[in-house]
Amino acid sequence: MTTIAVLGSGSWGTALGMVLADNGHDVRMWARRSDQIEEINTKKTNARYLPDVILPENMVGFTSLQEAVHPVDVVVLAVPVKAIREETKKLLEVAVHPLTIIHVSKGIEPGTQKRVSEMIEEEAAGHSLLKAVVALSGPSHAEEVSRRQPTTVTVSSLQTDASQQAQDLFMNQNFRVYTHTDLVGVELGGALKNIIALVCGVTNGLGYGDNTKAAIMTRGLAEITRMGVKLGADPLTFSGLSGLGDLIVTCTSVHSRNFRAGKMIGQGLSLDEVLDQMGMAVEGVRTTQAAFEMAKRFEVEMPITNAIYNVLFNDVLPHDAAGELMGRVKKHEEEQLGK
Ligand SMILES: NC(=O)C1=CN([C@@H]2O[C@H](COP(=O)(O)OP(=O)(O)OC[C@H]3O[C@@H](n4cnc5c(N)ncnc54)[C@H](O)[C@@H]3O)[C@@H](O)[C@H]2O)C=CC1
Ligand SMILES: O=C(CO)COP(=O)(O)O
Repeated sequence: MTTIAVLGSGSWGTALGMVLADNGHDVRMWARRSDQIEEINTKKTNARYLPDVILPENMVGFTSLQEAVHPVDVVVLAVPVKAIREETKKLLEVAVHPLTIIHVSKGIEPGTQKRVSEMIEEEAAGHSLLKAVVALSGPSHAEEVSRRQPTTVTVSSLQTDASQQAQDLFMNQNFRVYTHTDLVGVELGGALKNIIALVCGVTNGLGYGDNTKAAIMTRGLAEITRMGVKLGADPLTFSGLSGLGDLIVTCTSVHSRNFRAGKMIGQGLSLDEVLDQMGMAVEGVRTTQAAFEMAKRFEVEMPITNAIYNVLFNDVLPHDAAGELMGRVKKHEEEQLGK
């Protein structure tokens, strides 16, 4: 039995806390909002994020980050990507033991184009209390994990023993965990598929059907792979759980925030209206900005990413963006990996 702190008590932090608690670990949940912590402790619910779910007794909430983290050497970091740097900094200020941070966030930072593990490493530079960073990714909506439905994920780290530790902590009958050595590929797959899910949502909102969705998913995977290979990832990683697996679930599930946000955009709502209505992390929006920058910087062709970038940030109408994509110059399909 291990004591583990989970920072961020939104949908994903709560569902993963439940997996750890089911495995007999003592789980210390932390959130910024004290009313949420009170609800976790008194009612054993987190109704805003996971309605109808009862939390295990060994999941306890803390309003003080210091208190939550004091006894632990493993932390699950489950906040939106925009909060990663700030929370890593705060965490390392109060840490007592050398920490393994298991991050579960999917995105890339605009401006720096850093992956989440790179952001954590940067914030911890010169700090002796960061032992290892692990990324946990894969096709896994919190709503289904919290109902203990069979789910598979991948963990990856530059330190193999840390990914094995994460595998051991999370693995159970309903939650199967694989290890993977390609940290770059695992993080990029999880981040970039959110862009493609947004686009699938947009096509749905426009009234297009399954042909269009299959086209976007397949050609989306091609551009994800192209960028991944440019950045040193193994192309095969993108056929695995954190690549194709997560792409499928995010582009086809009713639970996907990115898909739902995209659908509203396709129906004509503005980005601000959509983000207001969602009230939850829609990581694909900032990651579209980051990927657009990366495509320019590394001279990688990412036409679907460019199209959604123009819809989100340059007022191009979704219907017109679709027309531009379809009207591009003729190609060989084998060109997909830049051959
Ligand atoms: N919900 C899901 O099924 C899955 C989510 N993820 C990833 O997990 C990450 C978190 O997503 P969700 O839990 O879904 O989001 P959410 O919107 O359900 O919850 C986010 C939580 O982070 C907190 N938060 C926001 N800004 C913060 C800050 N500056 N400092 C501290 N806490 C802050 C919020 O109060 C909330 O408790 C995202 O990167 C997402 O892509 C990954 C796999 C599955
Ligand atoms: O990454 C996810 C499922 O694996 C969650 O996707 P959404 O953020 O689109 O809900």
